[in-house]
Amino acid sequence: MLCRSILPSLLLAYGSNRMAVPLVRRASAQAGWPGQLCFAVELTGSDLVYFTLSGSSQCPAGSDRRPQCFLPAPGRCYSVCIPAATQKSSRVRAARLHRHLEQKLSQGPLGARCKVLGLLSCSPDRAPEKGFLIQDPQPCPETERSLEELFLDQPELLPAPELCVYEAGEHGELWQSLWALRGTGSKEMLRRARVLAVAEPQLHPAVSHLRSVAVFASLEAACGVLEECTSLIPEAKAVLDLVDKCPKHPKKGEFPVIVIEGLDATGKTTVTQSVKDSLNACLLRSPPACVSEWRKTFDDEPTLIRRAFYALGNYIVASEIARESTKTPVIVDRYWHSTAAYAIATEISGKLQNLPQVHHEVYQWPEDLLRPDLVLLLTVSPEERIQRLQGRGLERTREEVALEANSLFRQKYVLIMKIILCLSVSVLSSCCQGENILPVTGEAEICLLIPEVAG
Ligand SMILES: Nc1ncnc2c1ncn2[C@@H]1O[C@H](COP(=O)(O)OP(=O)(O)OP(=O)(O)O)[C@@H](O)[C@H]1O
Ligand SMILES: Nc1ccn([C@@H]2O[C@H](COP(=O)(O)O)[C@@H](O)[C@H]2O)c(=O)n1
Repeated sequence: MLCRSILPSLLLAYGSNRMAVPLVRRASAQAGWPGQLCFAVELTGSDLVYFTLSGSSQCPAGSDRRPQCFLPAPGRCYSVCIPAATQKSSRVRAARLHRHLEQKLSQGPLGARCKVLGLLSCSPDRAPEKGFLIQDPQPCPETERSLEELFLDQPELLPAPELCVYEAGEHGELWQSLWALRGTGSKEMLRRARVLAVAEPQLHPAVSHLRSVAVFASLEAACGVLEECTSLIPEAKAVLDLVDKCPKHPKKGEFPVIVIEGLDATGKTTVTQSVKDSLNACLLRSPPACVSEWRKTFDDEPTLIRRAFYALGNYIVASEIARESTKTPVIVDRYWHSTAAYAIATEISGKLQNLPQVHHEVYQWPEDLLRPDLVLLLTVSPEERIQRLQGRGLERTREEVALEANSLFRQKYVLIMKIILCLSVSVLSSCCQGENILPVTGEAEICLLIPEVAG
């Protein structure tokens, strides 16, 4: 059953209302205070908390709520943001620095003492900046010293890394001081501002830049990222060389091309193998075998680089599909749908409603990527999936571990997948009979069209 008709009802509608939120540290260089600053902090459990800064010691009516992400006394909090890449060529370095700091902050005594939450700082005129909110429940002078040393040790942040320190005022209000770190033991306070809780914006702050950091719209966009990595990651050059050898605009042959999608352990390998045997088809998978030896390397890289790697894997598979579909039917285990769904579900934290609107460009099939004829999305209950995973005991990617732990993530993955499928091709499901496709508005159903695979 085609399910294009469900599109208008997918997800909550979000307006075009974007936050006017200049970067905090640039505020210090501006005359006066910008209208509104905004940060999002991801709490454990994926809830987001938003706060803004005010230069005034007066509290605007109704905004005296202390943002939940800050510890009550005697706890202390700090934050740091990785400056947004000013040029395309610096985005890889910024992404890797974020990754490096994330690892460093979780290690040693600092990691044992503090809790580190993801922070996003937004501005309409640049990409959101990623950073960290560091909570020290039993304030220890060593924490601030360790943070200063860590940030001063990052050449990318020099000449003066900036650290925000949060402290309660006399009346329980919260203040943020912005410090420029000049060298060991030397720092300068750039400004002090009042921290105010703000309501959730209509649009999740990461949505507007998904296309440039996680879901690439073309071969050129994904190649661009790996080209910037070649001096840092030798495997990037090897992947680009393989892409170069592929025909530029591969066309599908006359045989059908069927993609099987689904979370891990939903039965893709079992189904693809069985369909391959019964149709006497050629079985391909994304990422293709020719890049699989570099998977571990790219899985350890930040989103920007990891997603570009998987995106290029799809273009390599597309050329294999084009070649094989002139000879036999082709079955493909995962394709662009997986690449996009994992990327969006990871980048958009919080609730299902935070996902981009259904007609957002991020769900659109890349114009230059060969399209399949049919996509089957396999789904099983979370309990069944976990049982199957335990039964296998195979090594899993970090993302797969997160998926298992986080049911919200899984729901997001499935919802995104269904949106993409509804927008691109006919969608069938192996086990969704009677299931509402839409957890939010729940209007349409998709039917059971492939039989269960015998155990
Ligand atoms: N229809 C089914 N009924 C019962 N068990 C199944 C069914 N399909 C697959 N399984 C079992 O579930 C486990 C996972 O299946 P499979 O390897 O095919 O999943 P997958 O989606 O390819 O996983 P991954 O993406 O992680 O490789 C296997 O042990 C398989 O035997
Ligand atoms: N087209 C693809 C395929 C895979 N991924 C990423 O790989 C992980 C799942 O791979 P399996 O080997 O378990 O099937 C998952 O973490 C995806 O991020 C991808 O992005 N695009």
